[in-house]
Amino acid sequence: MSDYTVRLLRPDETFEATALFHAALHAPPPKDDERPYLERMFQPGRAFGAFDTELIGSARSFDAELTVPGGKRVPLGAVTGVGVRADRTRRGVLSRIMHAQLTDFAARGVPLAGLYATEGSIYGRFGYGVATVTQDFQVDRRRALLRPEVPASGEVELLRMPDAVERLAALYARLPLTRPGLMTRPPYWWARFERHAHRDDDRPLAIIHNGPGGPDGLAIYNVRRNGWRDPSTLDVWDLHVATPDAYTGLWRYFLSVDLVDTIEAGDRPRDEPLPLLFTDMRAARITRGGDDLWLRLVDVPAALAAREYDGEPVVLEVTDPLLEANSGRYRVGPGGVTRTELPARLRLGADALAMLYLGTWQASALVAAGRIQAADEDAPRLADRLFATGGQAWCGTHF
Ligand SMILES: CC(=O)SCCNC(=O)CCNC(=O)[C@H](O)C(C)(C)COP(=O)(O)OP(=O)(O)OC[C@H]1O[C@@H](n2cnc3c(N)ncnc32)[C@H](O)[C@@H]1OP(=O)(O)O
Repeated sequence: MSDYTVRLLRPDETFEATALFHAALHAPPPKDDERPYLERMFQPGRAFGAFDTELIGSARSFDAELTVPGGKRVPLGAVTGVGVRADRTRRGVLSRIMHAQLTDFAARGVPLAGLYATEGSIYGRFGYGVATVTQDFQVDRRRALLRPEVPASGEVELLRMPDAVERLAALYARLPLTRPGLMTRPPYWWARFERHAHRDDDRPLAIIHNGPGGPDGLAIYNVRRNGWRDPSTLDVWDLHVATPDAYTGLWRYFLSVDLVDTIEAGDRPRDEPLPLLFTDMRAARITRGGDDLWLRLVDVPAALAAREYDGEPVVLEVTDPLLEANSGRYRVGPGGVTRTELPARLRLGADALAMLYLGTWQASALVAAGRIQAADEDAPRLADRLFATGGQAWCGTHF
């Protein structure tokens, strides 16, 4: 099937595009009273649709910024709402939309694109790779006793929804966001959250931690409980802090909420110290690990130059058939990033480069798995050092 066109969506097509996306995810259709939220969720000029007689596929994005190793914030096209109508899949519709979207990012000088993937097998072919990873915790509330030395300072304040959104957004915008992988949350992101908060079935609650210097942490959660005798679960959806005291303060609060048996905190950073807070570390179980943010280097030289490096320079040869201007050899080192004709020590595609970029995966692991080709024995070790960050990258902003 080649008889379809791909173009930018008009503002009056956002509801139809959302309905298509929901149908692709097997989710109930959007409700009519959600239109005002949808209008605020769609950034104008950032949604693509494929049409034959009607809309058959779409993807959108919004403009954000991502922290890269060294602390710079780099423009990020945050891709979401990807769906193709069930009777039009596997005919190249998504491929055409992805091509249009990536070409548009490149033309507008956006160095990075990112997304959260429903399935792990979709986006590698478009040059995206898993750039951050997470873990889920399950806490047995009654067994989780805080150790006596766990700091206790500040106060937790329960906000009223949905009026809380403005305060949450202002607080999030003031967080330092120094960890690689963290991203800004523009109004398009908060509009999506407001829409969730508006739904009767979800009922998220929001809290902030007020420390000695003012608000320094936020969390969003809800409590799931069926019958009045049934066990209930407090689900932590979102938790971002500026200080360790805000972190322990928010956990002190979760542990104090009555009528809760289990606390689940999903998609947390791999280095989160939660079990260390408890007299019995087994009170917090890690139940799952998984991929978090998928990244795509849209402008390879600009993205590589934006982050910091340590150790000796290495020449990488990147192959990128989708954005051919990226293909070539780069000398990457603490002194900068330059195109070069020197022989390559590592050869890789855009997806593997994205996996290296925030330091989540080691070059030597990617070489061992056959995802990067090394010209000599020393190259993987040198690249391990070059891309290492000394910490765990994490995004934690689902979109
Ligand atoms: C960022 C987000 O929004 S994540 C949400 C993603 N959306 C969903 O998961 C909703 C349900 N799925 C869908 O709507 C569609 O199946 C999509 C969007 C994932 C794929 O759309 P399609 O138009 O079928 O993709 P397209 O035909 O361009 O496929 C391109 C290639 O990817 C492969 N592919 C596409 N989807 C998948 C998949 N889910 N699993 C494995 N391979 C896939 C195709 O087989 C094809 O391979 P080929 O080039 O070797 O032939």
